[in-house]
Amino acid sequence: MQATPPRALTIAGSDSGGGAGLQADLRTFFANGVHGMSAVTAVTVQNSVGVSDVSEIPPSVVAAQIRAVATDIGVDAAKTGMLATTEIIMAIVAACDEVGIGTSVPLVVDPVAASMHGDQLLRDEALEAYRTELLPRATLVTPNLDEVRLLVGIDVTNADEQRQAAKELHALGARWVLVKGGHMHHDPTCTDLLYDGNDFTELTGPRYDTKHTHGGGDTLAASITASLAKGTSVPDAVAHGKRFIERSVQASYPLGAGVGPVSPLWVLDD
Ligand SMILES: Nc1ncnc2c1ncn2[C@@H]1O[C@H](COP(=O)(O)OP(=O)(O)O)[C@@H](O)[C@H]1O
Ligand SMILES: Cc1ncc(COP(=O)(O)OP(=O)(O)O)c(N)n1
Repeated sequence: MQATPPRALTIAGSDSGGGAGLQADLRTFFANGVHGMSAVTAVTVQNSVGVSDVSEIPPSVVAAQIRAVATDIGVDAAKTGMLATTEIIMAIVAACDEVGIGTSVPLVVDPVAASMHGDQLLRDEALEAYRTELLPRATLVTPNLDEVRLLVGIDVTNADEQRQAAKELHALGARWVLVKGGHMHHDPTCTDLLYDGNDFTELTGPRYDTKHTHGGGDTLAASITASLAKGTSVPDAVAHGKRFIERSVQASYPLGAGVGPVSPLWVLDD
């Protein structure tokens, strides 16, 4: 019999195409040697060209999934992805408070607002619940530049604005902030900026020439969450996540008529 591996929970939506959402999170947990669990928030009808429908899960059922796994199996770290509505966010916050997620258990908040094709995955009014309820409970928040604009109203186009955005997100209560630079398309590098309220750390890597980056944000946040589940510090977990997503972008593949997913399958060759 094997020892029980570290346990990580994703609270996220389902992507029927398998590229992003909880499907990306669970395979990233597995690739990192962590037992993955899921609390499903919404089912998206999604493929490589976009999202054509969304069905939200009742908030009480989302909360019950969190309680069920936390009270029996246990959770060493958790992440959130697509949360869809204010009501679902409030139910998640209540359940997480009950079981210590966001206090004794690290919580990574990936504030998913839209798919890469522009399909809305979060109702507009739910942004306020992110600001007032989720960010104050976040060990780490990992917005892309569109999510930064929605949360703090800053249009990031350069490194100075990326720093200003990190400061404003930290002021909302997140203990650590990672402002991702993947959408700064004019930049030949991809630089993500980590901030803890005192120090900035730039995580810089090459920008690979591929359109197949579906699920990139999920894979980055899930690999960070997996490291936190193993007891790694936030800066080391983020450094691991950056290496992990770089390899996963390099290993991305075409799928369907549109945008293919990043892939953690490279771990099988290592
Ligand atoms: N073409 C690329 N080459 C290398 N890394 C990338 C590329 N595009 C995005 N990344 C990295 O993938 C992660 C997710 O980036 P980003 O695109 O900003 O967020 P999201 O997927 O949430 O929209 C970040 O670590 C970013 O630096
Ligand atoms: C169900 C679901 N959740 C999240 C996303 C967004 O995934 P992400 O990795 O943040 O970004 P893109 O791949 O859309 O750029 C999604 N599409 N579906």
